[in-house]
Amino acid sequence: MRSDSGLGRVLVIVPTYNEADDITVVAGRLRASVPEAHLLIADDNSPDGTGKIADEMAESDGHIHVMHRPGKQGLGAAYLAGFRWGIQHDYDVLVEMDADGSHRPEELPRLLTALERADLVLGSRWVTGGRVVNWPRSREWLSRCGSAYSRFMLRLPVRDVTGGYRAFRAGALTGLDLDEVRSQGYCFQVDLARRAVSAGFRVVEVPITFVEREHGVSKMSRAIVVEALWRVTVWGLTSRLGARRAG
Ligand SMILES: Nc1nc2c(ncn2[C@@H]2O[C@H](COP(=O)(O)OP(=O)(O)O[C@H]3O[C@H](CO)[C@@H](O)[C@H](O)[C@@H]3O)[C@@H](O)[C@H]2O)c(=O)[nH]1
Repeated sequence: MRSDSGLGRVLVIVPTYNEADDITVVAGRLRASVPEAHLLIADDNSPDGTGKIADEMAESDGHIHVMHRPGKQGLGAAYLAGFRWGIQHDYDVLVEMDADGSHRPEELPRLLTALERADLVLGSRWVTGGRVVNWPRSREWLSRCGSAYSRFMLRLPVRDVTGGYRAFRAGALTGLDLDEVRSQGYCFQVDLARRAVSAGFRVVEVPITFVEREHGVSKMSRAIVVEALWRVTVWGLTSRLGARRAG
């Protein structure tokens, strides 16, 4: 049950909303890549039956677990529920991974190796060696700008602030007050990064290749972009004001 790396028990949390075309393949690739890891699929009652497919996989594989949630509540809420489940079940490492194959399970061993000298490993598209494949130029631009803006506003010493392929030491994550996290969409990733940095986590970035999904659609929406923009702006201005008052 313990990982070969000596890190302890590894749980990979995969949030799903309408990922019926991909979840079986991604779960199979993950099981082949890191056989000792467990997988938690956190499904928001996907209309396309992803939850049922996940149940069928869990019935035949003791390493696969399913969390059924009542409806679409956002990526952040699904991850928070997954983290709590993982911490309750005594996992030592909690991994975030998309269900659509964008985050290649074959790269997870490299993230886990890097975690041996870190509390948080960020799979990074924007460090040397990292890249994106088949992303529309407009989406790459949005993501690069989102990371750059977040880095600047929050003074974060990492390149890929919005990415969602990450490995945490559970012991470090329990030091963050997850009950305070309100971010729902993709800015959840920025929120956790800023909390980790300000809590003094050892953060390491590892280059990854992010491959655009071949099936299904991105759940990125205008509301997700707006939430990220206003939350990052408010966090940035609040911390600058606080620093000015203290100084
Ligand atoms: N349970 C649940 N899962 C969700 C929800 N919204 C999205 N997901 C799941 O979250 C994962 C990522 O969603 P995508 O819609 O595939 O993301 P993307 O557009 O490819 O975005 C990627 O880039 C973002 C910005 O850099 C990243 O923040 C994100 O993690 C991801 O890597 C997928 O597994 C998707 O099913 C939700 O409301 N509920």
